[in-house]
Amino acid sequence: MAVPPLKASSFLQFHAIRPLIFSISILLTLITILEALEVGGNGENGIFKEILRDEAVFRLKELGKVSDREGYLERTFLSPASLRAADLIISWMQDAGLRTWVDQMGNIHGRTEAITTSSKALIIGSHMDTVVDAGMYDGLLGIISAISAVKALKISKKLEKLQRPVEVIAFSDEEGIRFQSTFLGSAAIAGTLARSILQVSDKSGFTLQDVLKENSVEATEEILSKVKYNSESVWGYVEVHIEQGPVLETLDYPLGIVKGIAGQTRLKVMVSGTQGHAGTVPMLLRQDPMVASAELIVTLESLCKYPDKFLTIGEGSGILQKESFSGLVCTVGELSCWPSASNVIPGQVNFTVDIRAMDDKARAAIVSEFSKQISERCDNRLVNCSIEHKHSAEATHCDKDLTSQLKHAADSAIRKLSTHDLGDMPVLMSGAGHDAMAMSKLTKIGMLFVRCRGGISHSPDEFVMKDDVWAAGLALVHFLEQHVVE
Ligand SMILES: NC(=O)NC(NC(N)=O)C(=O)[O-]
Ligand SMILES: [Mn+2]
Ligand SMILES: [Mn+2]
Repeated sequence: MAVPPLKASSFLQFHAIRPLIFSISILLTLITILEALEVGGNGENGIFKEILRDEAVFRLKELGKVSDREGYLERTFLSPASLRAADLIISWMQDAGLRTWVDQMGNIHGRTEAITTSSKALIIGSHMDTVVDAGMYDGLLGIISAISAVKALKISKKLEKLQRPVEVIAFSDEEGIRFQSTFLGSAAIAGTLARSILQVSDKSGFTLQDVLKENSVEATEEILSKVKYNSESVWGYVEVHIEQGPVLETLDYPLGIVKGIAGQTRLKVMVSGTQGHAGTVPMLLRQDPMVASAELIVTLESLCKYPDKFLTIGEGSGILQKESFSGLVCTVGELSCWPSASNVIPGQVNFTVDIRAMDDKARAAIVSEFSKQISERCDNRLVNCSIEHKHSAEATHCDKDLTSQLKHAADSAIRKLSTHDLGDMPVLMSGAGHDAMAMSKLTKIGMLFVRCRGGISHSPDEFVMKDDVWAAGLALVHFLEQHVVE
């Protein structure tokens, strides 16, 4: 449809108010320049409020709306929403002056080179996938803060003075929701993916190879090996992540240093019995997998609450000490049954098990004891039980030197933004897993935690105050500036 030409009257009106329009546009330009100066902050006000806080929060909210589901946030490995989110992340990486590409495992890379090409790269990243009914900060805060920090360096003309390449990576799958085999993206880069991973299938029966093929990646072991980075080309890995716990809020501190990450085991327990009529099979003749599963789940809870009731714990060589079980947590997050009808004794019940501990030997002892309990209790109930080991990651310790550099940067960021002395920065262990666990197989790692309200995570109630988003971004700016040659 042709656009009707301006009518004479409105054209004249336009001319009458033209001086006003001109002065408004001058004023707006001035404001933008002043904001850019404020944002650029080359002087003492190098705090980049508009970029590290306002724009970062805006982008987090934007990504928080990109979901595969109506009404709640879910964005799993290479799903349609993940592809839409990738477009946004790529555009923001390019806005920050980064060269971007997507690798064969769906990881998004944004890289800027150094003044000396031979240097080893500093990688900063986190994951772009989410759990089901997720919060908008888990994973994404680490990606957005990294991009914003690079943008701040670009504005302050320091990006071209880096002594080492800096690469931001948005990993495609950390939560492992789709294939129950977490760290798909970061493990591919670290080169630790199991060969069999391509044949793992999701709930719809699609294998990882099918899903990659659907995204025009002919995934073979040989092609996946191209995703792997050479450890000689990487200086270190840093990840900013929400704490997902209450410690920083309790201590009223915006940031915290991560000392290490708990090891984790994921199992799938399959219980099969005799399917039957709810009204006619006498209780004593039932081989009911639902009740067997209930008993196993309650047993798992007792084992993880009171391990000393099941295991020999205490003094003496070869005996696990009580403190080895610190941070021990066990969760059954998924349960499915067949045929799932109210008047049918199920024939099959499957449930997931997530076991974590700071000490790998303690975790192994719990896994072994639970396997024993499963075998005994299923025999007693005349049901068949089997266990599939889906995932295991060792407890991981952060590199001391990298961590102290990261702490120094975070301390200086907090001093810039806080009106009073907050005291020493808290040092925490992480019960949650992170891509840093996978990346620790490739290079040294450091992690920075950000306070989140109530310690809530894996929930739509997950929340980070915008000034804490700001502090996280500024900490990364100060950390990157440690790698700038003045
Ligand atoms: N930061 C996380 O939420 N990570 C989650 N994902 C893995 N892989 O651990 C988890 O369950 O802890
Ligand atoms: Mn998570
Ligand atoms: Mn996470």
